[in-house]
Amino acid sequence: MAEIEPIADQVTSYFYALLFLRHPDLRELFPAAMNTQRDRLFKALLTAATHADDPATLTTYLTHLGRGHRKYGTRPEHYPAVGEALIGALTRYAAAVWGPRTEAAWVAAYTTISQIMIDAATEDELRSPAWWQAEVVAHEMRTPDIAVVTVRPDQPYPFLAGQYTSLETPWWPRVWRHYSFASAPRSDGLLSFHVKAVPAGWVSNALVHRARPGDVIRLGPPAGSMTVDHNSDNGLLCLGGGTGIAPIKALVEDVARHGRRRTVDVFYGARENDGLYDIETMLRLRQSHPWLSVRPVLDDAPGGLPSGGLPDAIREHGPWHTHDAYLSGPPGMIRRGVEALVGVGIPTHRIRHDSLEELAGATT
Ligand SMILES: NC(=O)C1=CN([C@@H]2O[C@H](COP(=O)(O)OP(=O)(O)OC[C@H]3O[C@@H](n4cnc5c(N)ncnc54)[C@H](O)[C@@H]3O)[C@@H](O)[C@H]2O)C=CC1
Repeated sequence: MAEIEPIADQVTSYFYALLFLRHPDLRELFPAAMNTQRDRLFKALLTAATHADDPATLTTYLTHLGRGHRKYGTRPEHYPAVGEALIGALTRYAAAVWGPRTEAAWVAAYTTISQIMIDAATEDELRSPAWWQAEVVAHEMRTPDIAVVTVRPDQPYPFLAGQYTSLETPWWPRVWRHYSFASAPRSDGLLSFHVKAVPAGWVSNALVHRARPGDVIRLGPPAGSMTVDHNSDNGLLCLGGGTGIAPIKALVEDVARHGRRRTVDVFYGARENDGLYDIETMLRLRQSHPWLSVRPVLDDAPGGLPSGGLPDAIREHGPWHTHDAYLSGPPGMIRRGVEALVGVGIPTHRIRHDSLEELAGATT
């Protein structure tokens, strides 16, 4: 991995060239533009390699990956084709360290990886569809570039508050992006997402500026472990930045529904006022729940004073060392937020957020 990391782009381009040359029929399983896909393959390999000596984490990761591949139409017989192209690319680009032992190790690793993914997909077939179709039933513009999109899945969609899904629009076939659920599971089965149209973001722009009631999108399975541990009495300290407030709102609803009195402190960060597009919902929740506090944090505070953002805001309050922490927002905010939370005494095992690899590219 160290050998190929600096030239990951070339290796993955060569890998896909080999794959499609030898198996042209596989091309149609992938999106027209392959740039994000190339990154994803390498990140998946890197994640698998990083956890090679930690079977429990590796198995959890690959199980999700295997299930998640069902929506792409991946079949067991595709795995050997991918393995051969991978070994072909490594043989060429890791030439300096490549030899019979390295090759045998990679073949063994790939065989294990693919078997875990295939088994997970086979088992998942017994209980879940490969994907869900969902009809847009409401589309509400909150700012010129943020929409709340509500959909009705064609069959029950079980998930937990704080999780996210992958979503494909009819306008960009086979381009899937991640979005967090903006509500806890609802009795009417509807699902909502907060979507911000970002520059060059195909899926986000389509969802914000093109999607209308009646359009049908596809959803993959739910994923993510940013969920509430209902066996604990710890308070919840939640940091939501921009549209990252969506899963935080879901967590608040989840705590409310469980009826156990736990304090929940929400810090809602935004660069400017527009970014607080959901503050009224949060304040309404606060009115009905005395255990909830909501603090908006603007980067530029009124009066022109620049603020230290969410990390500084949590340092100014507290103490937090008996709280569980939840972060949702841009990767930079999560990195700095985790530093601040560790700094105020919350151990890392009580800090939850989605994987930064999954978030990268999440909103495009
Ligand atoms: N489950 C999750 O973690 C979710 C994450 N998101 C992510 O949230 C982001 C939302 O985008 P926008 O609304 O445009 O957010 P934004 O870029 O306007 O920032 C929102 C907040 O994060 C803070 N922030 C941004 N970069 C920071 C950094 N490097 N250090 C410290 N604070 C920082 C800002 O000060 C602001 O308070 C997207 O990247 C999206 O992928 C959105 C929904 C769910």
